[in-house]
Amino acid sequence: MNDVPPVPHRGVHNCWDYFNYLISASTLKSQFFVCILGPTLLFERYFQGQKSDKRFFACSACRDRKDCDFFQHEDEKISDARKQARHEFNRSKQPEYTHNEYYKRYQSALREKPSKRSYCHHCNLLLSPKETKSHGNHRMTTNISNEQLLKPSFVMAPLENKKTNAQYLYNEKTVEFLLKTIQTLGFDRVVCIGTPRLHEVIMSSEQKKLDSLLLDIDHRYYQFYPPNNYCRYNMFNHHFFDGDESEKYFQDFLHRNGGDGVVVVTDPPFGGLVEVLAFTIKRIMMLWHKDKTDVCRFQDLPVIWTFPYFLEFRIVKWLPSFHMSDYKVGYDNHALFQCGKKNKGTPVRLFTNLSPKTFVLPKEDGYRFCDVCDRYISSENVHCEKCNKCTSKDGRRYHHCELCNHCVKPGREHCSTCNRCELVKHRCISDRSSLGCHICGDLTHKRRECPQRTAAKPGGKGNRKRKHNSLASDTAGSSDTTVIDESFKTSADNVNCRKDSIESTGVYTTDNTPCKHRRKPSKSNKKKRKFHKKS
Ligand SMILES: C[S@@+](CC[C@H](N)C(=O)[O-])C[C@H]1O[C@@H](n2cnc3c(N)ncnc32)[C@H](O)[C@@H]1O
Ligand SMILES: [Zn+2]
Ligand SMILES: [Zn+2]
Ligand SMILES: [Zn+2]
Ligand SMILES: [Zn+2]
Ligand SMILES: [Zn+2]
Repeated sequence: MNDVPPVPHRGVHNCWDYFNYLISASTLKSQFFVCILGPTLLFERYFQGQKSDKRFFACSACRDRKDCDFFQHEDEKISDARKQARHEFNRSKQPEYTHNEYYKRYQSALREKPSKRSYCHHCNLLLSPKETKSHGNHRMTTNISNEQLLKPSFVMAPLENKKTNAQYLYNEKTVEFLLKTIQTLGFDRVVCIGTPRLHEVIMSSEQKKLDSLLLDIDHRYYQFYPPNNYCRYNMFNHHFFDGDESEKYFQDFLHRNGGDGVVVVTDPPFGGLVEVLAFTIKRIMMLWHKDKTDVCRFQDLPVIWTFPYFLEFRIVKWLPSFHMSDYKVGYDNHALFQCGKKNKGTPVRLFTNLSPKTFVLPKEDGYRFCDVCDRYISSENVHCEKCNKCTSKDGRRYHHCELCNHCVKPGREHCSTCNRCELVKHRCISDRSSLGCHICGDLTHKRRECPQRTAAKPGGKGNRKRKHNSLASDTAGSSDTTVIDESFKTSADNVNCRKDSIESTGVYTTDNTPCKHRRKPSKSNKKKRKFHKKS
């Protein structure tokens, strides 16, 4: 890990619009900033576009303080006793057994008849016949077939904690599509980051055409795969829970055959910060580039990243060699992420640096090739002569508006008051005074960003008053702008991303695509807003 450039200092805008982050190299260096999920990240709150005075460390992966409540101001002095207590606490929260001990359970289960095999959902354990009795009241799956043992995602209940772990599993069609693409493009192995279902299909295939290494935070997989096929891993901080030994399996896998033939397929939780995930992907790309073979020198590590279409702007901003494919990713256990329903269908797409021309989408599902765009597109997508591209993003047919001079979503019509296309039933800008600032009436900002508001300045009384648990509950001080540190761009250059496409801006405003991750206001915030309305 030493030769990987440190995580740069950078502020990133977060899509929940309530706080901003800054990631620090020091987080990876000091064991005292480690929580149960590895090194923490250094966060920074922004207020009216300016940094506030206090930066703090918090968990890289948990967005709910119930799951991990690590909190420490950057400059806080920690006593030795507290450091020790924290260390012990972190240890106590790790899985009960070692990877080898867990994996022995699988080997024993294989030797038993299916009728003697069971899995306890309460303890998350494969059980031997002797152990079963002591789990009497626990929810169990019994009579586990060989096929189920090979496909653990059909035995274990998916983790559905939306804030931390949301385990949405690809449906069969999507897995088949990914496999076909991987094989057609001639890859011989896959690094599956957070894609256990793809991994299990590869691992259980009789033809053994592909090899796979799963990197996932869910420790339950210890039982089903040996250390050379599964590493417990946190992709928000590139942390291998089982240290160097485990990381070596990953490195060997990545560099096998001089780096030739490997592809990364990832499907991180959608609540994850794009910037942090993009940084991890760049990091892995850089590791791969260290192989000085021709394969690694003249191209990038191929990656397929599953994420919602409305985050395209931010993904492509950080990974400019990536494009969004029209392929609609389907899931088994998410009602909204199904294809072909009456609603808009799944919003989840694949982002990849594989050439759009070679990323062939299945004809039988209506996808076709657009000669002008030089890529495969969905059946609803039509080429707009005026925009000179296939413009649909959300899987519906867009239409061109002459006045806006670009294509717009269906159901929108041009409104001369708003001077842009809007839903037919919308509130025109002139009726929207309540949407602007309650203090000065300006529509371009909210009360909290009003220059005339003096009560809470960065580092001022209003800010200091906030308790530290405001990490997850305070929207009042956040702004929409973010400073991107130069060092991130430097690391981007290192991974061979085209220099011309790397953003030169130091400050950016977020995309205006609707954010699906906005939190419900907490009770205290609701109260605050009521109070503001009255005043
Ligand atoms: C949205 S699911 C994707 C599952 C995938 N569609 C499949 O069917 O194989 C997210 C996956 O990432 C894993 N995960 C969640 N947080 C993670 C983290 N911080 N680092 C690595 N993996 C994580 C979850 O355990 C889960 O397997
Ligand atoms: Zn049990
Ligand atoms: Zn086109
Ligand atoms: Zn158009
Ligand atoms: Zn218009
Ligand atoms: Zn209007």
